Amino acid sequence: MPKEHKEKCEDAADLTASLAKLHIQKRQDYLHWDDYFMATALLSSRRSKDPSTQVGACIVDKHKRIVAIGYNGFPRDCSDDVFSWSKDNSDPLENKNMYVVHAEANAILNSNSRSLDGTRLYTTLFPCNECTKLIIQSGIREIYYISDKYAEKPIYRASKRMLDAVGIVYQRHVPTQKQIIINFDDTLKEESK
Ligand SMILES: Nc1ccn([C@H]2C[C@H](O)[C@@H](COP(=O)(O)O)O2)c(=O)n1
Ligand SMILES: [Zn+2]
Repeated sequence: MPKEHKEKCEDAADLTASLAKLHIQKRQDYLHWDDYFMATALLSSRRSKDPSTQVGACIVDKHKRIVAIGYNGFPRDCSDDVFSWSKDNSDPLENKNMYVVHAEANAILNSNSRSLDGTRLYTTLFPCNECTKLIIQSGIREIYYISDKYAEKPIYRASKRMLDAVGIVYQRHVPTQKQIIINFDDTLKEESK
């Protein structure tokens, strides 16, 4: 190979190597979509005042846009300090299940009458039969959940019977990372960089 041609090849190789160094690759530890949506549901559950079970739900459309979130709580203006969070009181009127709006129902209501046709629900707890009726009627077509701790209860077996009957897909979400730490200080520290 003529000397000048060889030098040009070496220069080209050096240039390619230099350009490669300038090309900044994306970060690899970003939050994947399903973890992102389930983490949003989990974060929402942190708003729940239920001392026993905190549930969060997040509804996502086919363009991966979050259209609504919700958590379990008493209806608007029914004070958490007046209504009881009991679950085994002998007086049924003193039990929370008479009053609590479930997380999935709140998410559907929080969508503010926007069409939920073809959307996906991420919920930290498998939907009960009452929420399943709302899920079906609202047009939600897929469900991701974390816990199904009441699976053997007739209420939850009824949920699965309805979901199977209408072909709504439900599957347990297996997180790709065990935990996500949200530390407000981290963002503050960036400010001082
Ligand atoms: N799919 C569900 C199931 C239950 N909830 C709410 C209702 C209560 O506030 C709580 C369950 O309480 P526990 O019976 O475990 O003491 O979770 C919901 O939002 N969504
Ligand atoms: Zn429910």
